Amino acid sequence: MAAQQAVDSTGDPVGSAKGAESGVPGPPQGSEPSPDSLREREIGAEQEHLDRVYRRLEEKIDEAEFLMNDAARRGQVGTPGALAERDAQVFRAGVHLNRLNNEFEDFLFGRIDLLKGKDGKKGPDGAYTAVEPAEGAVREDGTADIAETLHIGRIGVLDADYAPLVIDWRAPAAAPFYRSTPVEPGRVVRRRVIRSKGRRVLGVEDDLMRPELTAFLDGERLAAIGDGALMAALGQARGHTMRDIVASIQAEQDLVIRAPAASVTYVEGGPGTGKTAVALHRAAYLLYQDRRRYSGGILIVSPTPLLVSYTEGVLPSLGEEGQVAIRAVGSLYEGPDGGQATEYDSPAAARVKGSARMLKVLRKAARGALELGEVPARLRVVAFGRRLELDTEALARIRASALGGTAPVNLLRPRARRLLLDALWAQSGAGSRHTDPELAAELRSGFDEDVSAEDSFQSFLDAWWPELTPRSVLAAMADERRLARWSRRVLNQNEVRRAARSFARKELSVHDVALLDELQALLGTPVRPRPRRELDPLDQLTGLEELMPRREETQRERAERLAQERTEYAHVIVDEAQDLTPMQWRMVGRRGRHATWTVVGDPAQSSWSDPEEAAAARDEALGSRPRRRFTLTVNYRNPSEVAELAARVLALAMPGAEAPRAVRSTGLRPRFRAAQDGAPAGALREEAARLLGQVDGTVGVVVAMRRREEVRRILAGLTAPDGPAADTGRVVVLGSLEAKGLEYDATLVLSPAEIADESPAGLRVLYVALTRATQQLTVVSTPRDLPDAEGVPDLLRD
Ligand SMILES: Nc1ncnc2c1ncn2[C@@H]1O[C@H](COP(=O)(O)OP(=O)(O)OP(=O)(O)O)[C@@H](O)[C@H]1O
Repeated sequence: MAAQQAVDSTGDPVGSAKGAESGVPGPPQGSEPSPDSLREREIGAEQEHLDRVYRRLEEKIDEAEFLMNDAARRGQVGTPGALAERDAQVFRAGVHLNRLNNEFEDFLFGRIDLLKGKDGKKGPDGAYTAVEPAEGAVREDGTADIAETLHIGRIGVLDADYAPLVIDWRAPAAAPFYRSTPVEPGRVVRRRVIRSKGRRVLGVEDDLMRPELTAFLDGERLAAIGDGALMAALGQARGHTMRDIVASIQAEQDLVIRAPAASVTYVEGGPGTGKTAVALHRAAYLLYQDRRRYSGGILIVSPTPLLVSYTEGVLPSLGEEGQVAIRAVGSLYEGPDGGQATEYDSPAAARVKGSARMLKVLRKAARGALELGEVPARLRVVAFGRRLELDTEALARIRASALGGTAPVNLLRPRARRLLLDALWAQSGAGSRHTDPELAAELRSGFDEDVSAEDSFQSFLDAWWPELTPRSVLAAMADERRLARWSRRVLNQNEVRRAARSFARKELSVHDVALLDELQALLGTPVRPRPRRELDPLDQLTGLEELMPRREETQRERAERLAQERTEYAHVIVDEAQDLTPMQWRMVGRRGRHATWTVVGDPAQSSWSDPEEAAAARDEALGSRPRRRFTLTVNYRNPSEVAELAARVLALAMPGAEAPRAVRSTGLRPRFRAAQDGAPAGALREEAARLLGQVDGTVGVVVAMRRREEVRRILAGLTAPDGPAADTGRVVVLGSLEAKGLEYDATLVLSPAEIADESPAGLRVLYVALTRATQQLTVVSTPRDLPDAEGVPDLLRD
C-alpha cells in the first residue's frame, strides 16, 4: 500500500504525519507559503526539470538523425563491410529515434528524494546504488539533508556529462520508488508522482516515507503535496484499453516484476490485485534487464481476444514492442489451417475436449486417419519385366510396421515407401540372383528406381499414405462411429456423441485449437525444399544479394515476421493460468520447452471443471524447474462495497479461500433489481441507462453465454437518459466466459443463478462476473434467482 499522505490537497499536514504532532518544529507562522503557491512552486520546479529533459532529448534526436544520415552516406561507399555497418547503424538509430519521437503522455512520472547512502558506489545509470542510509544521514535532532534526487521515467536519459536526468523505471536505482514504504523506507524521504502531458507538468502527488523527519533540500524544507497518487489513479474512469501502472506500482507487485527470470515465477492473487498489469510490466522489465537473452521473444498467453485487445497497448506505452507477442489461447496454433477461434463449446463438450484423455484419442486418430478416403485394396507394379502385387493383408502388415513407435505420421511416409519397395523386391526374387553384395546393391537400386518411376506406384503411395493435416483429422472425428472407435475405453458414449457433434461445426472453437496443435505435433510437417528467393541477376553477378538487407522491410514488419516464424520463446507469461485446460497446457508448454516462465492466476476464478487435472498438466508443462511463489493481496479494482458482495460467492465457490483486501470505498452499495414477470428486457434497459448516466467510462453487462445475442439486441442503441448518441459505444455485452480479466466503471450482472448453473465451475465464473466493476455494480435477477423482496438473489444473500 502507498504511504499515508503527509500533506493533503490543500497543503496542510494530515494524519500522524503532522509536523506538530510528531514533535518536529514547523517553520514560524506567517512565513509559510500558501498551499497554492507551494503547489505552484513544486510544479514549477518539476517543469524546469522536464524542460531540461526535453532539451536533452532533442539533442539526442539530432544525434540519432545524424547517425541515420551518416549511415546512409556510408551506404554509398558500397563495400560489403560498410554495408553491414550501415545496416547495424540504421537499425540502432531507428530504434532510438522511434523512442525519442514518441511524445509520451507522461514521459517523466516519478521522483525520489534520498538520504545519503551507505557507500559511494554509482551504477551504470549514474545513480548511487546504496539502498540503506549512511550512518549519520539523520542528525540526532531528527533533521536530515537530501543527498540525491532521482527522476524516474519511461526510458533513461543522461545529460551531456553522463549524470542521470531520468532513470529508466526498470533500472535498479528506480526500485526504491516502488519498494519504499513508511515501514521500510530505506533512503527514501519523499516519493513523488508527477503528472505530465507532453511537455507540460500538470500536477504532483507526494508520499512521505519518513514523516518523522524534517528534511532539507538545498537548505529549504522538503514540502509534500497531494491527495495520494494511487487513489487518484484507481478512481479514474476506465476506457476500452488498459493503462500502464508504471507510476504507481506497489511494493508487493514490484517484487514480482523484478523477480529474477530463472525458472518459474508463480503468482497468485484474487481479482483486481494487478496480476495482468504485473505480467505486462514484467515483460518490459525482463527485456530491459537482458535484451539479448529475450531476443528469443516473450510470449504472453491471454484467455480471450477481448483481453488481448484490452491489454496490448500497455507494452508500447512502456517503450516495448516487437519482442513480445500477446496471443489469445484460441489463436496460438499457427498452422495454415488454423486461425483465430472465438467460438465456445458447450461446457459438457469443452470438458471432454480440454481433458488430458484427448491425447490418447488424438494419437489413435492421427494414425487411424490414414485409412480414410479411397484406400486402394492392392498395389500392382511391373518391374524387371514381372508383374508384382501386394494384397490387402500384406499392405496392412506393412502399414502396421511403418507405424511402429511414436514418430509423426507424415514423417513416416519415406519409411512406408521403403517397406513397400522391400516387400516388392522380396516378391520379385531378384535378390537371389547375385551373391556379390556390390552387384546385388546395384540391382536393388535399379529396381527401386524402376518402381518409383512408375506412375501407378506414386499415385498408390499418395492415396495409401496421404499427407494429413490437423484440420482434416479433426474433421474426421465428427463421425461418431469413427470417433467411438478411436476413443474406445477412453471416452464414454455420451462424451463421444457430444464431442463428435462439436467437431461437425464449421467454425473452430477455442478448445479445438489445442487439439489442432496437438495433432500438428503428432502428424509433423514433411520437409519440403524451400522455394528460392527471386534473385536480382545483377546482384548475383556482384554477389551482393546475400549481403544486402531486405530494404523494403520495416523494423515492425521484421519483428512481425520473426514472431510468425517463431514457434518457441525465451520467456512465456501465462495470464489467467487457472483457466488453461490440460490440452491447452500441452500447447503452451510446447512453446516454452527451453523458456523461463511467469505464471499468474487465481484458482478461485477457474472456469475449468477439474482444476486438479489442469494442475497436473501445468506441472508437466513447467517441468522440474524450481518455482518461486508470490501472492498479491490487495484488490485495486473493486470498491469494498462490491468486493464484499463478491466475497459471499467466493465463500460458496471455494470455502475457506481468502478474498483480497479492497483499498477503496465509494459509499455506493450494489443495487438489486428483480425483473418483472421474469422478462428482464425492461429492467436491463433501465438499469444500464442509469449506470451510463452515473459513470463516465464503460458499462459492462455480463450475462450467461447463451443470453449474449438476446441481451445485445435488448440493449442495442442504448444511451444514458438525455445522453449523447456516442454513449452507445460505452455499453458492452459479454458472455460470462468473456468477462475474464476485463473491467468496467460499472457492471450489470444478469441472473447470477443462470451463470452459476452454466457449468460445474459456474460459481467461480460468477465470482469473476461480480468482480469486474471499478465503481458500481447492479444485479438484475430473474425468478430462477429466487430474489427476496429487495430483489437480492438467493445466492448473494448473507
Ligand atoms: N499499483 C497500481 N496502481 C494503479 N492501478 C493499479 C495498480 N495495480 C493494479 N491496478 C489497477 O487495478 C486493476 C486491476 O488490475 P489487473 O486487471 O491487472 O488485476 P488482475 O489481478 O489481473 O485481476 P483479475 O484476476 O480480475 O483479472 C487495473 O485497472 C489496474 O490498472
